[in-house]
Amino acid sequence: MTEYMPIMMDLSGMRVLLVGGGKIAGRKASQLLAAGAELTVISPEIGEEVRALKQDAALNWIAREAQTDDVENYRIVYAASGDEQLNERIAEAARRGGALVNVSSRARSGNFIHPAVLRRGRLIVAASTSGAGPSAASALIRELDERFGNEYETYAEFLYMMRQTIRASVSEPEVRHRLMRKLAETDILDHIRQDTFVPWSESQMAEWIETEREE
Ligand SMILES: C[C@@]1(CC(=O)O)C2=NC(=C\c3[nH]c(c(CCC(=O)O)c3CC(=O)O)Cc3[nH]c(c(CC(=O)O)c3CCC(=O)O)/C=C3\N/C(=C\2)[C@@H](CCC(=O)O)[C@]3(C)CC(=O)O)/[C@H]1CCC(=O)O
Ligand SMILES: NC(=O)c1ccc[n+]([C@@H]2O[C@H](COP(=O)([O-])OP(=O)(O)OC[C@H]3O[C@@H](n4cnc5c(N)ncnc54)[C@H](O)[C@@H]3O)[C@@H](O)[C@H]2O)c1
Repeated sequence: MTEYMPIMMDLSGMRVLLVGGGKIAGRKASQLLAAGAELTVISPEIGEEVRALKQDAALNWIAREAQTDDVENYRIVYAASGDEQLNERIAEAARRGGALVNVSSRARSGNFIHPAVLRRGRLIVAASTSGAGPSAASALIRELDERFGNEYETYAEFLYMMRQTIRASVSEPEVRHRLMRKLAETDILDHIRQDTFVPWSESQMAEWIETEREE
């Protein structure tokens, strides 16, 4: 069994090649553009999903069939055409060139795959079956969708603000760690759920840090 390494990637400004322009390519293109990638799509036709994204300046469509030497100069490649044999050839060329490649038609032909994802602002929950059953991963995420509401977006934003403030105002590593631990134990999430949470002002944040910094 492949032991996949889950990672979170910042794709801003990265050049990415997407082979294929159908439904699956549309799903990938939308996620890639949202993550800031500079995307080149090579496909003789594009479906409505990719067409709708084409106004985005970061998407460049080359209207022709893809070939293996297209992968040169890309370090991230998606083989998502409807031609499975082409996807295999693209994958092999990309791997040979040392690129990261995702293959929509066959998990094992690539060297990375995508999990199903739930997003609440900065909070991201991902689930993968390592290629065993993508629909089961989606079903699990739908269950979590009901369990984790929008309060987590506010909560993650609160944690972000507090962490920035702690990092800027506390220099001792052990005090920072203590504060971050205490931060994870507050009842802020309950307040957000009960709609009684008011975002903290800078002086409230400073006051909390001052009172909680000692053991
Ligand atoms: C989770 C999700 C994320 C995403 O795509 O972003 C995702 N597939 C989703 C949905 C989905 N995929 C398929 C169906 C139809 C029902 C079915 O066949 O089960 C549905 C349902 C639907 O579309 O609703 C069919 C399918 N998928 C793959 C193959 C080929 C193979 O099995 O090798 C085939 C057969 C193709 C065929 O034979 O025609 C391969 C992959 N699909 C993966 C991810 C990766 C493994 C992740 C994992 O195992 O956890 C991997 C390896 C490649 C990759 O990285 O893309 C996304 C949920 C989106 C969401 O949550 O909304
Ligand atoms: N990863 C997943 O979640 C998932 C889900 C369903 C299907 N699939 C697989 O993903 C692949 C794509 O599925 P889809 O639903 O997007 O298919 P689709 O039929 O909607 O799109 C196929 C696209 O490939 C393009 N194409 C065909 N020949 C090409 C070539 N020589 N060069 C470049 N582009 C070419 C077509 O123009 C079209 O845009 C299929 O192999 C399918 O088995 C994956």
